[in-house]
Amino acid sequence: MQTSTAPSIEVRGLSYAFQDGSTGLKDVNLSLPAGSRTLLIGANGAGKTSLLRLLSGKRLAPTNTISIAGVDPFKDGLEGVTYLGVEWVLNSIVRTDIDVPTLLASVGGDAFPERRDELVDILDVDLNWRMHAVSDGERRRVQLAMGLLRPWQVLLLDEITVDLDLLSRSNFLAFLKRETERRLCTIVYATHILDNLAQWPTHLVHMCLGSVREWGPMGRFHVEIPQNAYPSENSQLGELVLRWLRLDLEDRGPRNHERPGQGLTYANLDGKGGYGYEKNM
Ligand SMILES: Nc1ncnc2c1ncn2[C@@H]1O[C@H](COP(=O)(O)OP(=O)(O)OP(=O)(O)O)[C@@H](O)[C@H]1O
Repeated sequence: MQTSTAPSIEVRGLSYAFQDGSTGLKDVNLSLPAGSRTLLIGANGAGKTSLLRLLSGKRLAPTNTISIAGVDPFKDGLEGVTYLGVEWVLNSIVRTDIDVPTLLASVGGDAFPERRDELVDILDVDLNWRMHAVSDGERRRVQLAMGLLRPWQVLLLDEITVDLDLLSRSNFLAFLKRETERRLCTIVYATHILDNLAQWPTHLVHMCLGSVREWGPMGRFHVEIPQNAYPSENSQLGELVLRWLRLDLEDRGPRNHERPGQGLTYANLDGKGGYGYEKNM
């Protein structure tokens, strides 16, 4: 998939069930414009990874539910779509005694020398590092340089910046923003970390229990900071997300609670750190 315009991402009535029959996604509908930077927000288990994996083709979506740049990526190939998620992060090659230039060359660094040098600079990568002898954050920076090296058109990012220090993360996010401004490309980023993100997204998607609760351009979302909040305690984005997650939790209810009609429940902690079983008559 190579297009002459930045690719939009359209999702229409996308539902997905896991092999065990449980529901992964329920009737997801989205229309993310070309060149947008979308933050995917939701509690643990909300369905963010499931959606990103379907968009990336890692999981097979029902036909005609996903269209990227106007084409069904499952019919016409997924060239230009980069997904950086957990599996990629766990790739063991980046833990072996190997040098950084060799790794960057292995993913096409020599074909894109300017991008390679820019990423090495932005991610503050030392070309003398050997990968078995670097910190987690240093390893992650090399991985990000590798993953972003080829000029993707759609980037699907499943939170993989957790071990970056604040400055590296900020530089990385600024780089991604510049990418969407100077090239034809579109980004969807699932994250729980909202530091330095207030000015970054063009769109928000809020997911809960496999569904999209609300989505749209940033301008649609406005939230008042509570009067008793310390002024710099949370950004407006942080307050919005906190409110969403609290409402989601209220809707979902507590886990392991007593369910009508069930004989046994192990809802109640016995107060001594153990689980007390209770007969429910
Ligand atoms: N292979 C699977 N089979 C059955 N259920 C699964 C499978 N993978 C994930 N799930 C369930 O699907 C739901 C959504 O998972 P998903 O990984 O998409 O959530 P998430 O929003 O990315 O969460 P997190 O923020 O914790 O990464 C969870 O309740 C999870 O337990």
